[in-house]
Amino acid sequence: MRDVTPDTDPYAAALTAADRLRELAGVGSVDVALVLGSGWVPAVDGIAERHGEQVADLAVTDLPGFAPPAVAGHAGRIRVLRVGDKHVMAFLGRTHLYEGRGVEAVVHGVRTATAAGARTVVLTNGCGGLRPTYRPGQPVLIRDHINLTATSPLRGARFVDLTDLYSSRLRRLAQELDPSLEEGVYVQFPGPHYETPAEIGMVRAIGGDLVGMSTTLEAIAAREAGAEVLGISLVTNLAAGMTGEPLDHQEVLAAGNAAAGRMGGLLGDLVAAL
Ligand SMILES: O=P(O)(O)O[C@@H]1C[C@H](O)[C@@H](CO)O1
Ligand SMILES: Nc1nc2[nH]cnc2c(=O)[nH]1
Repeated sequence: MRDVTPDTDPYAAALTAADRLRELAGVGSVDVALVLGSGWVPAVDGIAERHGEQVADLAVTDLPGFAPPAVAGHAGRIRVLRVGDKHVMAFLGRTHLYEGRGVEAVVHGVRTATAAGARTVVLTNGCGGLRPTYRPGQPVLIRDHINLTATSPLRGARFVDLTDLYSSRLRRLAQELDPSLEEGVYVQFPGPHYETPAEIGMVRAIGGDLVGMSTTLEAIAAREAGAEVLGISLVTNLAAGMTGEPLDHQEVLAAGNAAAGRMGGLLGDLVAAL
């Protein structure tokens, strides 16, 4: 039988990975998927400490179709946590489009989690901020996105509606938990290079508030699977050209580490309230 991989049959590959997850984690299903992006991985400990218990801790490569981590700060692990009456499948890192493994590989995690039962998908990322009032370490709820990758995880006549893609219900819930949370429009570039100041001027002109290299394709795949999506960006730096300083991935990770305690509390409160 032809080997089932995200490239050859992404939906079958997700079902196969979901079966393996249930077997290795010893759970019948998961309820929530949580993707932890650059700078967010240290926050995962805060969730278990405050609100739950760890059920399993796997390498992503223990599941079929997943690639090992390729970016600093992305641990390449999956933790299954029990928070209240829910099982949370937390991805400690992700695969990025710029890693060159194809768009199917980018969304394999979200497809696996929804195939394993997740009806809520929380996507986090580290990003550049365009508003001068933004501070590194500030979380911003994603209200909507602009996908500048020129691609989609969907193939064929899958005309999926994307209105209210970032659930207004979940955004209201998050803002009830933390009224200081602002909302913004997230713009995904292909990467891996950062933007030029001129490109940031373009993003401003088209209504973007946040720039990153992930999240939008995962959100589309989650919506196709019928999940409710919440996106939270951590502003790790002001966008290119705004401070005159060069951009650096280590700065991104440092901002995430500094915010890990607060972000763990926010995510824990959020998951407990779902
Ligand atoms: O996984 P995310 O989108 O959080 O990672 C961001 C975007 C790039 O991968 C990296 C650049 O510093 O951080
Ligand atoms: N595209 C992009 N991704 C980021 N991730 C963290 N900071 C940035 C940024 O300034 N631009």
